[in-house]
Amino acid sequence: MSKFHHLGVSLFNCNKFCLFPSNNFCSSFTIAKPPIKNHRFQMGFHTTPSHASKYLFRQLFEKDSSTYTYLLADVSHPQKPALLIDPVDKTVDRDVSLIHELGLKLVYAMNTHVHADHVTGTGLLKSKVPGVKSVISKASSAKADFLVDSGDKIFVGDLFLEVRPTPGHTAGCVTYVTGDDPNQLEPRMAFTGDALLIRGCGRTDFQGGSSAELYKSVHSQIFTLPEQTLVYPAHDYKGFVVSTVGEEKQYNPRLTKDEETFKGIMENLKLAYPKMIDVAVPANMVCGLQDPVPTTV
Ligand SMILES: N[C@@H](CCC(=O)N[C@@H](CSS)C(=O)NCC(=O)O)C(=O)O
Repeated sequence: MSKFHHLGVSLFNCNKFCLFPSNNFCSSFTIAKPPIKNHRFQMGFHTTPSHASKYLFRQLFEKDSSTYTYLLADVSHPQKPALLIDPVDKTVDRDVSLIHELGLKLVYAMNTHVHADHVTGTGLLKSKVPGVKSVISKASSAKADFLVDSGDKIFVGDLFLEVRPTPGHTAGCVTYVTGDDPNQLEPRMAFTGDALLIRGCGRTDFQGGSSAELYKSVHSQIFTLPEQTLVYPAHDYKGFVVSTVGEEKQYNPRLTKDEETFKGIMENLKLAYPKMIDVAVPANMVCGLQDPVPTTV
């Protein structure tokens, strides 16, 4: 672990880098409640994970690029800090309204990678919601407020995501995985970007893609997670919403194969180039818009 990102942790108490040097929110970070057995609520989850009443989760969809955006928040924290994973520019107003209606404070707009098929909503979010910080991997070579690396943890309140490098679709792809501490969600959730799709995976024919790397990434960084870990990809083209590590290890038609067969499959996908690639990649290298003029919601 090289860095921690804590919402509301005083700089006096945190010698790692922190976003909000503030006052009295340390207890929400330092006091870890034990798991609440047999105490489960449905609250925007597809399953009923433990701590579902403490944390909020929503899966959102952008239909033109078939992109999933994920909203996570610690609603037990006084400020209800929240993050968005893979927001899309076209659906930023929807996302901002939802965040507003739920009384959340958006802290991070994160990307799993530099997308080729749509423009990220990160820059627009920074312009519409004061204080929002963009996050992407250092390996992406993109510009953002925070560049994360393997093992980093991104906190909103008590909730945290670990960064796992999963290159192969692009050189800078990461998977964000909820923590495995007792006060985290159980089962864990893996936001796999385009590394692992449900019964599929990201293409490897541009942006530093490599089928050998992708095979290694998925097997070493995702398939080693507990089998019940929920898999939430950045896209779905078949109508799926969620899978599990166990399911993908058993049924993924590409990644269950040996490496040589996998490489052959990836070489023969014959997919058309994403329509927006020439616009999207340069825009996403600066997370949509790096230094917008702040406005209020
Ligand atoms: N038709 C879409 C692009 C579809 C596509 O290529 N999707 C990518 C992820 S977004 S770069 C992919 O990896 N697909 C894998 C697959 O097996 O479908 C467009 O024109 O934007």
